[in-house]
Amino acid sequence: MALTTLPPGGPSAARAAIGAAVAAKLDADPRMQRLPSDQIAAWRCLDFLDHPWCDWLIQVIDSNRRPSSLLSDRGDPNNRTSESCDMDRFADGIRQVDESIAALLGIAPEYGETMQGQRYAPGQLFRTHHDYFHEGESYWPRMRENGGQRTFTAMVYLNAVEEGGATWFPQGGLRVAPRRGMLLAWDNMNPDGSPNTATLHEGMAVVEGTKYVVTKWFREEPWGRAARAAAEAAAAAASTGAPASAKR
Ligand SMILES: O=C(O)CCC(=O)C(=O)O
Ligand SMILES: [Fe+2]
Repeated sequence: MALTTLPPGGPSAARAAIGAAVAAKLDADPRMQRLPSDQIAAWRCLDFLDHPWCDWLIQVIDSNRRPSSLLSDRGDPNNRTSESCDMDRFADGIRQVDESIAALLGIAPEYGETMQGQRYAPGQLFRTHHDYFHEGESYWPRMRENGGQRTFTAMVYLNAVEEGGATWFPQGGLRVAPRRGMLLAWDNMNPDGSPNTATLHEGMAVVEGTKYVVTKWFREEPWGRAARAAAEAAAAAASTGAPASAKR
């Protein structure tokens, strides 16, 4: 059977519970607006990040950018022509933004991957893809061991783009144009916790201007160095009786 015909993954009670909890939190938050789609649970927050923070993050991206990468076994480098910047979540400034996104969604920060900055010059794009992991691909065992499946995606647009650069969900019927400081979040899973194929999306080509965004992907379990640090702090606190937060 061809790889493309395999389902991307099955249902999961844990992912379903995350989806329901985050949806309830975002629906109750007056800063959030749910976007009109029958296929995708997606929200926006028009003024999430103040403009000085946007400018500062643009500078961070500009001084640390490298060509963007793809995970897929079938990846074509032309599918993602932007540049990316991994952000150190423990660095001053980055940590505040990172944690404020996690707090908005109500997900513990250690479930989030390192925030990534993206820069698109004219002509650059990120062709249609899913943010969730296809559980039939060779990278999946590595991902499953470290945080598991991606649940929510949150993006913040750091500037307005003269022309182009929208985030487009062809099956979800959504097209979101960049707007400075706006956050977009969506659940990559269905209500039963299986990957939602209708979350297929594209970072459309920039026509004029330069597009800057930060993206944060949340996992179904704690991820990476943050997860290890939290586990070590908890273990150390348990051995001394001190509160975990005082150990760092
Ligand atoms: O830049 C965009 O509009 C989309 C980015 C995206 O899909 C991603 O980084 O996963
Ligand atoms: Fe994406």
